[in-house]
Amino acid sequence: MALFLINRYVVIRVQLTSRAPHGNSFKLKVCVGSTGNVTVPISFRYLGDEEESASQNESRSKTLLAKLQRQAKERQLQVLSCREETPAIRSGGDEVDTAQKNGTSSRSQDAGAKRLAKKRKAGMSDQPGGGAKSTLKQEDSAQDGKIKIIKKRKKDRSGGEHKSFKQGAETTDEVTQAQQKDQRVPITSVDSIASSSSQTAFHILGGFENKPVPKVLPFLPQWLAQPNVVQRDIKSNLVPIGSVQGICPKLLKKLENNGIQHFFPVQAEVIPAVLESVSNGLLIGRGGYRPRDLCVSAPTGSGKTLAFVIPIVQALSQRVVCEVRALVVLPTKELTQQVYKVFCTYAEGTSLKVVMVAGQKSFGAEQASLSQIRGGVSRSLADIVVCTPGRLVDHISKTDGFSLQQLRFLVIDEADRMIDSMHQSWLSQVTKAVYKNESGSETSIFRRREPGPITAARCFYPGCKPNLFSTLTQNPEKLQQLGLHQPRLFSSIHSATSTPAASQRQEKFNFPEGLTEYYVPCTLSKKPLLLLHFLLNLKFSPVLCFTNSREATHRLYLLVKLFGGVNVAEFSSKLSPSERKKTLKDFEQRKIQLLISTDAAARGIDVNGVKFVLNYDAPQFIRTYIHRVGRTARAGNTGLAFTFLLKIQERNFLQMVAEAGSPGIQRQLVNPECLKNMEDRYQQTLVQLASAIKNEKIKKKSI
Ligand SMILES: Nc1ncnc2c1ncn2[C@@H]1O[C@H](COP(=O)(O)OP(=O)(O)OP(=O)(O)O)[C@@H](O)[C@H]1O
Repeated sequence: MALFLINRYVVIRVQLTSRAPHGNSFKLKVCVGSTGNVTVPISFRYLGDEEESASQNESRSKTLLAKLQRQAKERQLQVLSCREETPAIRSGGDEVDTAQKNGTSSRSQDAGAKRLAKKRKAGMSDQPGGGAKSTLKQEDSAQDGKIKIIKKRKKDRSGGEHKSFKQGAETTDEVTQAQQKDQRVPITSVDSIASSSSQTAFHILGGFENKPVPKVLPFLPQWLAQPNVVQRDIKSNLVPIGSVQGICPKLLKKLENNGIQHFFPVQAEVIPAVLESVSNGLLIGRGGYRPRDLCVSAPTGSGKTLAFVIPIVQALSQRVVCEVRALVVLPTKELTQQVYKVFCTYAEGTSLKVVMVAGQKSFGAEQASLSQIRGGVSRSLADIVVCTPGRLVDHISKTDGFSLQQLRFLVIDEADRMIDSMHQSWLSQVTKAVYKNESGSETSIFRRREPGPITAARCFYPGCKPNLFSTLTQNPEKLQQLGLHQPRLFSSIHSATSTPAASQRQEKFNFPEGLTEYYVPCTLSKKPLLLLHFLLNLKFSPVLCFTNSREATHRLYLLVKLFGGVNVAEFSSKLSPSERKKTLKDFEQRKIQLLISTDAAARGIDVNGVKFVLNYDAPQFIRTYIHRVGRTARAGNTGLAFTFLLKIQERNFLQMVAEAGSPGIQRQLVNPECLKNMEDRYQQTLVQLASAIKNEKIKKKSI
């Protein structure tokens, strides 16, 4: 008697060989494939009296055998169904791989095998009673055939060549059909993925349509897009000083004494805006709210200094106790000196004390001018402090009695440049010093609190400082760094910046109304001759000439000096502060016809009556250009700016200037014939220059 257990890969034939002596156990010969035969003793439970008849014994063994067969089938089906559920878990993984490679699913194989098992079962049940034996025999031979097929497949695989299951199963119709039926179709389209996902209730990601994404255009915040307009044309928009409300008669008198009958447009706009927040003695904005910060962006030389000096002096002139109430921060010593002078002029005759801290004096001397300690109590000696950021930070940390807790006005002049030096974090140090509270003052109602986000409970800020900024930039990203509070912008650039398209372009700048710009195409070797031509042949005077470095400034200064015929001076950081001061004074008094300078003199320096600005070296940045040319055409006057351009520089420079909003730069050609009369002298001068520079170097080395 034989029993075949067919699992997918191994066929085991079991033969009942002998019965155990006690009648309750059998020995089974288990044939693995066609070669390995193992004899296994099988024990059964007690089946009854041993004295049974032989026929009874035989029928019992048949029953047992049938039972075994049934169990084996059930087991087989169970195994098959398990495989169907977990196709990844298989024995003989290499075959699975092969099957998958051929697009045949394990399910199809299992299904085929299932059908085979079913058929076999059906065949068995078709045979009534003793027919089981013959059926088993038939199946035996059929299974032998299949064993051969499977063995063949195994052999193929062991040979290294992975033949497909399909190929191997071609001889078996059922298996082939099952494969064809269950063969997986590779999913190629998104639709098929989606449909399969809907069937399986899984969400397949992807499959989105490619829609064009609308471009997001940058837009300016309201306060930048719609500023308070400041007219650029100074001369036709003058406002009589008496018509601006809030300025005391004493101050008006002083203005008149200084030759000021009219306010310039920027002053007429800004002064009332600042005075509005100080009109009731306290620094409170409209409706009792915290005053807004003010930003001023007006052309160079349009009178921005007076726009903050007048209201500050006016607001503080009635103060009783001397405390630092106004802080004006500027980028350079020269500018600090200039603004300090203006404050002194208008604070004269009041009890206000103006102090400058910019490194002009020793640190100790500056400390002494800021505060005084009497009887162990420190006392402020300054109401208005005009300073550079570096020196300011030093005094905040090192000077006893230098307190900013009573600060009312913070002015940042040339704010765009000051933003560039923000890495020094001077502004945060100022803010810290302003909101610093002495021990014991925590409960005081007069304690100054750092303004946080505005809420219904915190919308009133008595005593908060309004900040004033003078700036060339209207770049929101830059201004953002200043942490402005509900800013209000006064600007001469209005219509152009309000559109998103405009904001996409390069930043726009204010150009003075009376300025005329020219560029002069030239070669490197002809530049000095051109300069001399302007001075000697065209008689330009006074000329402020800019180079890009200290060395270039000095060389050019030596060359012009050696050539002769021109009163020339140089201005750079090489000079001591006192030398610089004297040079500027001489230039202002027309003792100097040509002042050759680095960009040290480019920013904010207000030299009266500069008629010509000459960019001997083209500036690399538009901001530098604006500042340089802004040294002429100031206070509503006219002025000319010339830029020497090499062929290679022309295109980029002209584009840069046009994009910055220049009203137009004109080409100015110089006839080479005009330079001829100077050429011989120029060649001799070059030789002299070489030896002069050599001598200077030797002198330096000896020092
Ligand atoms: N109302 C006025 N009437 C006559 N002159 C004035 C008036 N206001 C200012 N000025 C003069 O105009 C010149 C330029 O002023 P100021 O230096 O304040 O300009 P600015 O806008 O600060 O220039 P920059 O941006 O270059 O620093 C100064 O010489 C100043 O004395």
